[in-house]
Amino acid sequence: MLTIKGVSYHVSSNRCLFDNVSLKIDNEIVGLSGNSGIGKTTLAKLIARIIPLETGSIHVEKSDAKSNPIQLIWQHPEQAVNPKWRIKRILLEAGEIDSDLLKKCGIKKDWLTRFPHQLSGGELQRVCIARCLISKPRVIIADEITTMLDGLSQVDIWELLIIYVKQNKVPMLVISHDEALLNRICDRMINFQKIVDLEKK
Ligand SMILES: Nc1ncnc2c1ncn2[C@@H]1O[C@H](COP(=O)(O)OP(=O)(O)OP(=O)(O)O)[C@@H](O)[C@H]1O
Repeated sequence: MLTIKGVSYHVSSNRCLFDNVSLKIDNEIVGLSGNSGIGKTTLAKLIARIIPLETGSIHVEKSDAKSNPIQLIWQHPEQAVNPKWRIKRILLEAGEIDSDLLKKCGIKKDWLTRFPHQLSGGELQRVCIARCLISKPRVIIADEITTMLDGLSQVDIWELLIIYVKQNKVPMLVISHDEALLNRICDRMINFQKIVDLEKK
């Protein structure tokens, strides 16, 4: 379970993006929707500790200290990898490479010796998704992760992530503007707009 309590974020001294947000995500797939600019990605980065918490707390149940319990996969894979590392090293940093998993992610063997700039955006995103699963996360946050993949690849990737989270009882937060996708894969939806508006009242 992921528990978020009383989290706020200011983008400047006089602009509060959101205030006192609290959420509980059980072992379920939760969709997070809301207008562009409302703060969904910022919340994702706070949860993944990419930006430091100002207030409140974020707790993951059953996490051990060996790996980062919270993995954020986001919409810009080229910003999520070291451009000077070959794909094999990028994957090895997360854990042991499982060739069956790579196959399921649609990763070809010859990509392993390439640098990130030698893959397309969609190919690199598959690498980021494989890296996330290799690290055996206790929470997954997926922020617009399949927008750069074709329809068939999207189905494969979501199937893989859903199998992982259901088998391992891992909460997954899915951020997307694609309502059809959210309705198809999520157990429950959270409208971030409503939460932000409620706290501002
Ligand atoms: N460090 C920062 N300094 C100034 N403004 C920031 C900073 N980080 C985020 N913002 C602003 O905060 C707002 C929320 O950004 P965020 O990316 O979280 O929105 P979002 O809901 O994910 O939007 P989208 O759906 O378009 O991806 C935006 O207006 C953005 O410009």
